[in-house]
Amino acid sequence: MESTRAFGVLARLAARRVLTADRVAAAKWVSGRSIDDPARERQVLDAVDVRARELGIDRADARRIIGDQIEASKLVQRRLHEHWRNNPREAPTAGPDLGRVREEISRIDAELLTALRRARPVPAAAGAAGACARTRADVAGELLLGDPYRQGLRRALRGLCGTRDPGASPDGR
Ligand SMILES: O=C(O)C(=O)C[C@]1(C(=O)O)C=C[C@@H](O)C=C1
Repeated sequence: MESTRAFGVLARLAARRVLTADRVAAAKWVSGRSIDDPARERQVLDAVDVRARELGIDRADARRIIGDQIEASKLVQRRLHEHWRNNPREAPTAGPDLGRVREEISRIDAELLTALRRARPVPAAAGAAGACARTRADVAGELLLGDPYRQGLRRALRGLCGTRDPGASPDGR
């Protein structure tokens, strides 16, 4: 697969995962659960280990890439909670079932790792910052991503792009 196209597949999956963050944030807002859930993160990363072994891809790479997705989700969730704290009338009053959203996240993670195997060695190839930024902008445009999802996507693709974006703050803004 041509490398830019393969990177596009990865970027679209990352965007789909970022877009689940509003439902996760709503479920947590309504239930009062904290955004950080280390036990769930361990579960997600354990599943990554299993899947990486099955696919024959590097476990550390896989963990790093999915770790980026987790950080991106938290970035978006924090932004949404901050917005809802400042604008209580816009805050959700009913949240979706977190378990269902997690099932969707797990499916996307599995797809991401499969795409990662197909795309290799794309992360390095696409690491050319310009190509990465173009694909990211294309995907954000296609999916009509506004803030904070755009920042989330940027954070999600940090490792895949093989760069730290110049000018990005530590949390990916
Ligand atoms: O499942 C959750 O509770 C989420 O918030 C999602 C997620 C993830 O991206 O997988 C992100 C943050 C949590 O610490 C655990 C997992």
